Amino acid sequence: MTGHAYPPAPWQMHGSMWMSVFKLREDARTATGEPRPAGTYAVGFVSYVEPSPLTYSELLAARYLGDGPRKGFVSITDIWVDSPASVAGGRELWAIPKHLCDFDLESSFRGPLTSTSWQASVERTPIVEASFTDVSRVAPRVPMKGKVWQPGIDDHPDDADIVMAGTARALPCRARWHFASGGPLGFLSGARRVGSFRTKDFRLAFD
Ligand SMILES: CC(=O)CC(=O)O
Repeated sequence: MTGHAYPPAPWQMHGSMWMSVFKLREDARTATGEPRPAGTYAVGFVSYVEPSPLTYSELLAARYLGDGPRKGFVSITDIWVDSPASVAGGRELWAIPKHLCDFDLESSFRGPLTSTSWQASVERTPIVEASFTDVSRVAPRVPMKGKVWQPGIDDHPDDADIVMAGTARALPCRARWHFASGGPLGFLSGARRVGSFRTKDFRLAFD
């Protein structure tokens, strides 16, 4: 157990997400030797803001589970947040293997354009930096849904299913990523980016 209090499920979350989809052609390993199979990975930064029951920043990588028995699901392979309560709730409610890290976020605005840069680091060692340009402020609000499957972990030994459902304003965006070589997401350095989008003002229930 992690010892930090957190809200009960479902979490009614509000915020913004900057995400790119990458194709990893060959099986890889993280810097600590954990396997990361070839496939399609969504990698993104999320800012959860008021009136979410917890507010924090997040970096995650999630692998699409393909056309097998878990068609339509993704599984989060790597995830960091800057909230101990979110680490505890993510791990104990849904087997999401969250760790802590530090974030820097800067945004600027020109007309309909938003430019955003993110950095994430653990104990001052960079994990990744990324920058985005988007016009999602003018996007219409549309339904958004996602399904996540997580294998059990020490804090939640059973496998877990999570459904995210709500609405958001989302449009494709321009993105640039730099994964620190030798860092925990260094295995994505050679992956091919196939698309990016910014999701603004989402309202999502996680259950
Ligand atoms: C339900 C959650 O744990 C949301 C997130 O931080 O990914």
